[in-house]
Amino acid sequence: MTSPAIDQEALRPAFDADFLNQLLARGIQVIRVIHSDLFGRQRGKQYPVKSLLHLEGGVAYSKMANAEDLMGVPVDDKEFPSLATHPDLHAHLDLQTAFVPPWEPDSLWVLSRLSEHGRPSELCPRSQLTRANEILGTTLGLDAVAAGEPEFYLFRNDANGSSVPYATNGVSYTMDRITDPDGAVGRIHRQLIGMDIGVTVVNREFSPGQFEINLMHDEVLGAADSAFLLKSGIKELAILEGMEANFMAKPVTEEEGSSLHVHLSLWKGGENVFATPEGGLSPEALWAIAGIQAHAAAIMAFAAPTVNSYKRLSGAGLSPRTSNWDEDNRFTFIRIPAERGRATRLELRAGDASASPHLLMAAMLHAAGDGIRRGLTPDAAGVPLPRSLEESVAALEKNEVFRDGFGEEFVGIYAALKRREVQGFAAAVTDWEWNLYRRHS
Ligand SMILES: NC(=O)CC[C@H](N)C(=O)O
Repeated sequence: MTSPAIDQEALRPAFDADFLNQLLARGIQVIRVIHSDLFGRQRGKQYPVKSLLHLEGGVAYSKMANAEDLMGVPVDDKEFPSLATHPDLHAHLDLQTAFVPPWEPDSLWVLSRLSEHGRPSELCPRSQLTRANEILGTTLGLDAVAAGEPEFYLFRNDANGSSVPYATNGVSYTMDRITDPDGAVGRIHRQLIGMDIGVTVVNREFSPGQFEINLMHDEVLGAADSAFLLKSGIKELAILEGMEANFMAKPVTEEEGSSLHVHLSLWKGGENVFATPEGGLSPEALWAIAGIQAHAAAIMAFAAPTVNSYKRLSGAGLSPRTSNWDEDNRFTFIRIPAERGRATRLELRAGDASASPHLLMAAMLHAAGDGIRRGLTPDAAGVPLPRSLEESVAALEKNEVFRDGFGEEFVGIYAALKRREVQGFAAAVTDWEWNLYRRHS
């Protein structure tokens, strides 16, 4: 894989002949129209570049495809009248998100938003985040800035065909050949930088084969888009390296889980409202922290969205178990990093790598906004977080702020899909049970 010098800045996207000619001159042959599903996975369609002008009208999908579980099985349409006729969703291309992935230099990737009868669809995570940020804007005059930090494992097949971590040795905060034996992570990082989505540092995390790649902060939709594209870029590049990128919360029993930490600050008129001139935390920062604490259980339905997520939150490692907060403390649910001034921000440490960055950030904005509107007081100790997906989903369904913010249709469909996961796991006989009980019962 080579990384051609692509000047993403030089792209002047528009549905016109000029842009088409620019694309043709660069040798672009196809346009991949992308959206996120409810689980933060990349979905989309690929078109010949010559379709650019026709794409202005949007791309049609069956709505049912965005109401599917992780295996692709849709919700029961009898439970959801809005799905009964299997209507269409339309994806509208956000051309300003267009970029050329360095490992596919003849392809243009463009993010889209899903609408339904001309209105944003509740089943579109990007539209959900836009709506959450708009609510902050209209009710409080605030704008959110965020950054996501996904961790992940790389696995490959050993000589017997079993999936094993890419590295077996090394220590955290390294990028040498012990950590990255074939140089694959170094190559993947270079390609990701070329996506121009604000990729910064890569390093090994606490377990062999586990890495973290960070992103620059950005306005909140850009930040979630980058985290989403980073995850899908890592997955594609890992496949090109003959490996599998794993974004499970807890893929290996004995090793660390993988997080998706989210940093958040709120801004008004170009100023960070979390900061104070004295270098402390503003009332808005404290209210926002309290709002996130108040809605912690429902946030977990997005931060820890799988059955597996709760194994990461077992108390081992630097993952939270209660909705506590503290300054400069990596064991808490909300950490306030030491930087102050314009860099004053909170970090939610509950999210795991399987989270949809868009939905998690939307949930944080609804919760922070509620805390600010009600002037809530944070509680350093917090309360225990849900111990299972079942509890988190029940908390989401009961949460009036989230039902209002995300919409009844979304909450109903999301909860139904997640409950299916809960039921599937409850009925499955695991290796752990087999190993323990076959001899000891
Ligand atoms: N670097 C870190 O903070 C480690 C986070 C840890 N892997 C988690 O899952 O929460």
